[in-house]
Amino acid sequence: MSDTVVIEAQGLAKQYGQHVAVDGVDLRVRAGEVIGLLGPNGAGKTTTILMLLGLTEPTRGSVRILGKDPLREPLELKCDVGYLPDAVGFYETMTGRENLAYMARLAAIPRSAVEERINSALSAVHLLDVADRLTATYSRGMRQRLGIAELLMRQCRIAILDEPTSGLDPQSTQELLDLIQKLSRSGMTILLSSHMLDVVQTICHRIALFNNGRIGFFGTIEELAAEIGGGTYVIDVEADGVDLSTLATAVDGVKSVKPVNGHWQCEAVRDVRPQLAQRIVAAGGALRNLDLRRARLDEAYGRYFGRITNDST
Ligand SMILES: Nc1ncnc2c1ncn2[C@@H]1O[C@H](COP(=O)(O)OP(=O)(O)OP(=O)(O)O)[C@@H](O)[C@H]1O
Repeated sequence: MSDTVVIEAQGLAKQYGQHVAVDGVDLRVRAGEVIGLLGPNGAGKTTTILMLLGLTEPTRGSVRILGKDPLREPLELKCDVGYLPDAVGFYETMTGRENLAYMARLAAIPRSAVEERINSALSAVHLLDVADRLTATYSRGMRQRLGIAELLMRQCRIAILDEPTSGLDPQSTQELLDLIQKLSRSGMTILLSSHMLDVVQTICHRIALFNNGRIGFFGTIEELAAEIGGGTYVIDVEADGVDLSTLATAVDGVKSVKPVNGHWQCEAVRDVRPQLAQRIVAAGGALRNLDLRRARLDEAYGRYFGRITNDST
């Protein structure tokens, strides 16, 4: 990942009549980052994406993609930025390969390079075998992969993906996630809007939490966990003969302890397993298990939006 900022939005806002859809979004994304755009329905994610793509005009604020204004310099950005909507549209009466060839013409890819680029993109998304079938016969997962093939063929530097895994079965989801990670490793910057928190946790470096048209939080999942008062580390403890609710809170670094499904769940700012084990044994308890894991996005997300709801009531 480099320090070069490739996506920059400042004070971005969009109003539809009296309705404020986006209300002052600031965003700075570095080259090679995978950013998850999250938030409840209607929070403003898609409208923000449309403004970043230059497909809708902001009411206020500015956007720079690779240093250019997408609304005023769309042709300069056409090759560099790819968009994968949740339902990718293809010409059903054309094969996968013909669809890509058509898009290659639109993207003005040099004729001499087209065949090699199409084959290499189809191979990367594992569609070479079915490339000569009509896309009308493709499953949803295959269509999404063909959409990724288009981004690869065009050699986009930035990809914006809107709910790419919605409606996919677990295996197709995994295949698509592997592909997205491959794109990221190849240096592509990716913005991904999704309600699937496990997907976002798996592949995103940072997350932007949208709420009421604004980004309320932008950072890593660990930073989110810390901001909402929890710990970056979660330690699941199984121990008999001790009350961990008092014992564990005395350990330096522990932020909270609660009973969950027959065991104790401790949140801490660092790995405090040795200190916890020591205390349990010293108190005469029988330690059966200590499991360390990173903070989970679904937990942090639930708590973040729970707090917002509580604050507003
Ligand atoms: N063309 C439009 N005309 C009027 N209102 C709109 C238009 N597009 C979006 N909105 C409104 O703007 C708000 C933000 O919508 P947006 O689609 O950006 O949210 P979102 O976060 O992408 O939601 P979802 O998770 O459901 O996709 C919503 O209240 C929506 O109804």
